[in-house]
Amino acid sequence: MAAMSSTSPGYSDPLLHHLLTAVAPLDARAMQEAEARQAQLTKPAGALGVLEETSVRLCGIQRTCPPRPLAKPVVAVFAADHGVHARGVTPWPQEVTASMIENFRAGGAAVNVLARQVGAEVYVVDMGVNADVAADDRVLDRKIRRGTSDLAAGPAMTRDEAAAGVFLGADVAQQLVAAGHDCLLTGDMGIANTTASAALIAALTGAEAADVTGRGTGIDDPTHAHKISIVKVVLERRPASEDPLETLASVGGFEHAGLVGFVLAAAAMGVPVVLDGLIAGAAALVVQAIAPGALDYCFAGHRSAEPGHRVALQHLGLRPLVDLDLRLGEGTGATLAFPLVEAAGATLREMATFDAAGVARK
Ligand SMILES: Cc1cc2ncn([C@H]3O[C@H](COP(=O)(O)O)[C@@H](O)[C@H]3O)c2cc1C
Ligand SMILES: O=C(O)c1cccnc1
Repeated sequence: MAAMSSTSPGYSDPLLHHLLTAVAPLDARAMQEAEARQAQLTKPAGALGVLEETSVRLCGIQRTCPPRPLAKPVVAVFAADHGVHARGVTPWPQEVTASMIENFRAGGAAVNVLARQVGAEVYVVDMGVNADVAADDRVLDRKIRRGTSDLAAGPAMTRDEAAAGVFLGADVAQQLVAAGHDCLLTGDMGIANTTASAALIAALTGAEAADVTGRGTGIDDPTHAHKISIVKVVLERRPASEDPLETLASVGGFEHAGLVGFVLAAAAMGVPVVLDGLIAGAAALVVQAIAPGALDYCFAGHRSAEPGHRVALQHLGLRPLVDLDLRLGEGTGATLAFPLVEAAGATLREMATFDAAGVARK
């Protein structure tokens, strides 16, 4: 990936506008063909359940039936730190964000192991880690600032920073697709980011703080109660806004901003996305608010054990492919689910039809 630039391009509103308007509706003809083909395959109608809808949508995304194999998946782990960490919403020190990046680099994190299982590459994108992170061909420097401001006290970032994050995330997607990746999997790393995710989910769905604030990496009852009270404070101090980018800036994180752009750009390029858990779900709600059609390009990899993720998925109207009580992030759920998306496409490509196999219909 020597071609991937290590410098940050500038941001301008027309570019973001272009990104939003570039998302095309799914190809209806390819989807009709896929539905017709599913009906001819040697199985009772509907018997492959969610795989059938997945295969049809894959055709709509790729604008062809049957869909091409997803041969080069990639996980992008968007990493950043959070000013709200200082409020004691997580027991883990902030340094863990940076040290986990070294773990990703060395290939020792859960997402690295799962990615090797499914043949996916892993990239880390430093969107705003509060430490010096060495860039290399797998760890990309897109740092906006060393951690957001404390979202309980005021906006986490400026609107320009949020927009820059969206554009940087879009740029990463563009470069990965230019390098031949044909399915983008979302990942995240950022100590305290389940608090920002809960705030974003509440702000964008109208849910109560208590219904979207979970235990993150694992916190005791008093810390959980405190975390809920912090999310309440965030929601009370946040001025009501119709502008999703303003909401993102106010209560989100740099990794959320990057993920928003990543998903939007993938949709604009006609490339499928497999979403991970809570953090991706929060980012996807921002995507839904600014370009709802982009969600058609997204598969919900899994449903996390975090209560906020359930709320987010419901609001997004996405059905998770797996539900294994994961609560880790990093892209682990998306990576585990990726083979199911590919398997769905393979049924359309490889299954025999009743006519070809000489199987009698009912
Ligand atoms: C060792 C370790 C590895 C992780 N990998 C992902 N996360 C996950 O947990 C963090 C968010 O949880 P909270 O909001 O409770 O701090 C994020 O970094 C997320 O990616 C991890 C967390 C830890 C501690
Ligand atoms: O479910 C998730 O996505 C999650 C849960 C805890 C910590 N980080 C991510």
